[in-house]
Amino acid sequence: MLEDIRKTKITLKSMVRFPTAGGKEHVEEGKVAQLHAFFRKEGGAKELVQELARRGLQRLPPAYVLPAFQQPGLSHSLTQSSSAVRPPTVDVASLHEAAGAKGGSRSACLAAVSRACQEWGIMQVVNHGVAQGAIREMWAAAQRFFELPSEARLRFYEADPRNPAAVPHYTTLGWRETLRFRGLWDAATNHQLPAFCREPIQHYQAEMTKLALKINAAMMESLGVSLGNAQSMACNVSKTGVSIHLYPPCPEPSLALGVGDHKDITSFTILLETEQVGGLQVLHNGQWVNHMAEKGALTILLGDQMERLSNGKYHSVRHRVVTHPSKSRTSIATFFLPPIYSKIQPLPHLVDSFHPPLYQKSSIADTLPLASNWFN
Ligand SMILES: O=C(O)CCC(=O)C(=O)O
Ligand SMILES: [Fe+2]
Repeated sequence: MLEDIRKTKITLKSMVRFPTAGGKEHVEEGKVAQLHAFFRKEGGAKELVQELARRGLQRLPPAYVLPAFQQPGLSHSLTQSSSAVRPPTVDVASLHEAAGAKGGSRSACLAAVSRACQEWGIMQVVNHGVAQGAIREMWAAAQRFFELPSEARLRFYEADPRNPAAVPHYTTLGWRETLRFRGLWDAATNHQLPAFCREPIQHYQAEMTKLALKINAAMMESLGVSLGNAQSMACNVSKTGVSIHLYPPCPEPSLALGVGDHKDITSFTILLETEQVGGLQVLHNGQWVNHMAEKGALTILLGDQMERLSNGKYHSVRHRVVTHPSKSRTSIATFFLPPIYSKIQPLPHLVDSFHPPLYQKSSIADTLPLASNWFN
């Protein structure tokens, strides 16, 4: 009997991973064909999203119009006053102290991290210790890239601009352009980027990795893993990739999304974004809540692997990006994952007769082959 209950829970959990229309994935082959054609126009695409936005269109091109059940609607427009409910901010200064340093501020920080991971699955972190120079260089490179002529940008885009790593079942185009870099910096992978982006991204990724190791250790410790073991769980963040998104102004924001509703398959994602524009929304207690990063803050989004390890105590947050009618937004998402063939299961001390395992032992490659191809 208990076995049956456990099995049912596992099935339900794995079935609700992604939103679907009436339990059925929404696939419109016509739109996929449309977007492929769009990217394969002779002589290169003349109509990337940025160019469409510059043309001052009144109506959204059909390839970007979401099915009605996925449209954000007017109430989610960024021009509306935003809700008083906001994702939490956590000061992580104490995480930079020497490992094992005892002190009230570290335990207060771990408690705040734990609360944010349980209640929200998102937090913004301040005093994160990331070198400002690395952030400035990265912004400058991103801006220079998006200012290139469309034919030059297109050389670095993939044929299918939907992000299989993030939104495997979406077929409508997101109102965005994305430059992606898979894996860790090395000579074999740097051709994925224009030359002027290579050093900035290398520095930025190194800084993000230092922070990710500290955040990961804090999350593990807050889940009751002893400090030595928490550090040895660095494999949670051993794989990485970066997406640099540009969301230009959108003629009909209520009909489109920059990125559709999804959860990241990561352990967690660290996001840097244009200040004071907003766009990222998270599902919290059944409501879409706007997130607006404070000046100098970074945002941490919890992903599926942390949810699995914590046996559902921490949750992978559903999120999406809405667009703005007149402002452009850039975001830089750095994804951290375990090796894609590593089998992840709930931490043993979080499983007992009162807390049966809610997740099977499985790897990213087992659960989302499409996404794992991208990161491999
Ligand atoms: O741009 C953002 O704020 C979020 C992007 C995102 O969710 C992703 O790349 O997975
Ligand atoms: Fe995401």
